[in-house]
Amino acid sequence: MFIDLSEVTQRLRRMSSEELDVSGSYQSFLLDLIREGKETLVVDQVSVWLFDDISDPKKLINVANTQWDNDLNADDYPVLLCEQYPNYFKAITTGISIDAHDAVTDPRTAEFKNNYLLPNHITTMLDTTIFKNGTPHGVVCFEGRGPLRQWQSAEIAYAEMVADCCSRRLLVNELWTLQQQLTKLAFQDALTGLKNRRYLMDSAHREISRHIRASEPLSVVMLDIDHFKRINDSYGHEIGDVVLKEFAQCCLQALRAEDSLCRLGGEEFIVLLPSTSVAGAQEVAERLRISVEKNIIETAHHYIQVTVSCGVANVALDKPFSYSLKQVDHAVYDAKAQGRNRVACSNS
Ligand SMILES: Nc1nc2c(ncn2[C@@H]2O[C@H](COP(=O)(O)OP(=O)(O)OP(=O)(O)O)[C@@H](O)[C@H]2O)c(=O)[nH]1
Repeated sequence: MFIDLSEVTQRLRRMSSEELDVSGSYQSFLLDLIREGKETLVVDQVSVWLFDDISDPKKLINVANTQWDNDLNADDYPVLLCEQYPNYFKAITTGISIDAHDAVTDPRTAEFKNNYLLPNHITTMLDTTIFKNGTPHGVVCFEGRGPLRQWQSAEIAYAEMVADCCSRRLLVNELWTLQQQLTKLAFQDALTGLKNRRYLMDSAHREISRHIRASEPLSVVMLDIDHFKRINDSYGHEIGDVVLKEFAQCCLQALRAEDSLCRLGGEEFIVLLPSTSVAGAQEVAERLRISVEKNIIETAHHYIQVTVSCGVANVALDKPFSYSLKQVDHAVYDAKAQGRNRVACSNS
């Protein structure tokens, strides 16, 4: 059989040079790629398999298959154990393509004879290695039924290019995941897992314009744990950290999902309350204050109770958010001055 591959090879090379759209799933990208591979090489089935652990592979996981009607859940991916097919695994890890024109007798694929090839009438296979950082990471399997097939060098080159496209997509996917994680970390407070100050300033900006458009009030509550220094001084900094984490959880439980709680720094926290008047925000702050007071924090050797002073302010929609932050900070100052464990409202 002779297939002119120059055009498809061109298309694959162009495709491989394009910006990858990572918004779709990795599996759907692979499926598109191998469906095209199946048509191009006129085979009956194409599948992609990845090693579980590139540095110490124990099994191959089938992550995409042209036989599947729908995306499979990762938990349902079929697997091949390396120890059951030692010759095949050895062949893959050399990185050299397996052009098994007669898969039943080829020493690299004969291990599959009884439990896979014969029952599924697979006669011929072409397997090309997927690399990651120069190390074999998986394999793309082209399988045919019917007459045996002598694989042409252009067909092998094409199949290798499909595997290289998988490699590239894998790499881009990892970079993208890493980037997502970094973005998440940049906006997250490492200790409590809450959003941080950077996130607050960013989201306040967006919330202000949204509330201007909707002509709705936006309020802010600042929470400052009372005498927190004493906690550190009495029990140590580590217990202080536990108290901060427990405090954050306690507040989260007392808030609606749309109210975002952020850690401003130290023992200071902020809640932005969308579509909420100052009176509403005062109620929320009072609820938070009571929840914190009632929450007994259990540590290895101590039961710790803390209280919190809260300031409440209406966010001035015509001013930068830093202005409202100052207002609410003054309100907290008032609450502290009046004896702590209370809510004070900004008078502007
Ligand atoms: N454990 C721990 N302590 C922190 C962290 N960030 C800030 N602190 C401590 O929080 C304490 C804040 O103390 P102050 O600003 O004096 O306030 P306070 O003791 O809470 O007193 P009032 O606010 O006046 O009620 C300081 O001792 C800081 O070292 C943190 O991430 N972990």
